[in-house]
Amino acid sequence: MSASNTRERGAAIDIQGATKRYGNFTALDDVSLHIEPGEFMTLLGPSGSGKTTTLNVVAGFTDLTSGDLAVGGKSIVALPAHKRNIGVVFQHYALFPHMTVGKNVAYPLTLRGMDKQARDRHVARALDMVKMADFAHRYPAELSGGQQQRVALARAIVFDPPLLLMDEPLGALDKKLREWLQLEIKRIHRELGTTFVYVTHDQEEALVLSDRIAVFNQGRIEQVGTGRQLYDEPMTLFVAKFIGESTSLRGAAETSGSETSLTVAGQRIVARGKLASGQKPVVLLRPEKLALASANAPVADGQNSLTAQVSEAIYLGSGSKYQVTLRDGSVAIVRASLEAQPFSIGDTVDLRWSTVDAKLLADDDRADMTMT
Ligand SMILES: Nc1ncnc2c1ncn2[C@@H]1O[C@H](COP(=O)(O)OP(=O)(O)OP(=O)(O)O)[C@@H](O)[C@H]1O
Repeated sequence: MSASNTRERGAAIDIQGATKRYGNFTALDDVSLHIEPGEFMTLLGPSGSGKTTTLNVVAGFTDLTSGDLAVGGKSIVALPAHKRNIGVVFQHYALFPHMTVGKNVAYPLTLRGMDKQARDRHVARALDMVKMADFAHRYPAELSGGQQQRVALARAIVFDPPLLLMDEPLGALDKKLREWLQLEIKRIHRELGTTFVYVTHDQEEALVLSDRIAVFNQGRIEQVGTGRQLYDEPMTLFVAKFIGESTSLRGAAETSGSETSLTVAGQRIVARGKLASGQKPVVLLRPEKLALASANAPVADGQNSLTAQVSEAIYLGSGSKYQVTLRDGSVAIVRASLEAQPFSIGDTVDLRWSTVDAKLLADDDRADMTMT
């Protein structure tokens, strides 16, 4: 765990065509994912989308129906969990209640037959890493939830695994503690250089922690990318709605050349690009790309404008957030900077944006699942 040889400590992971069936139900459907050595990869998705199944497959707790899994370039599908040398942390701490913190953390080393002197050194280092060195003689019941989770983390890293798997490790903790521990986990990842695979359904947590995020939906990976890529360049409406806030506009569509125009509430808007035939278009807009203008103010070239009424106005200190309702009853979310002209509930306004800032996507019923 010395700071000197960090990055090379992490193992690359290759999941190839992983499928897991329970009877006729397919929990994982041909999932492939490459994770770089030392990368922080988050598996993000709604409940039941296959994140935990993927993690359990890597850990060796669940067998694949078909597909392959390699860690550090070697297939490990045939290896039982206890021979995989992978650290695992779950949402529920699973510390041994009858052992002190020190004994809990030493346990994986005892299993590996390490002598007492080396064991003590490793335990001290792991407890130091999670800032729990002063608690070695306490029992789990004498610790808070956050402290227990830090001990669980120490126990998972004490044997220097090349890969650490975490399944919603902060899920049972309150928001403040969760946010603080997210930063701690980030620091520990940086200091260890181990490959981390982290499961969460919380998109903010995924953005804070990850080098890259794999977005799961119904047993498949919908898109893999950095938080910025998923936010700016979502490939599907599901991904667009799962990461960050957005407004979706729908209407009768017409394509001409490289542009698609939509009639929304009787007014025409334009988006770049076109979709395959048979796909219904949605125009997706992020709140910071939208602006409000006084009704009927002149519209610049390359701008779109829709009449709307302010239905909510929230002052956020750093700016304002508006909800506006269009004539067809649909709703848009706008984030305005401090300098922007303030509007009040009930004002009739124009909702404005640049054509280049709109994203044209195929409509997708499954995207509604993100709201549950
Ligand atoms: N042993 C099992 N037998 C039958 N179905 C299972 C089994 N384990 C998981 N499943 C199903 O597989 C699907 C994927 O489950 P998984 O636990 O991977 O989802 P998840 O994305 O981790 O969700 P959550 O955030 O709720 O844990 C779910 O529909 C689940 O009910």
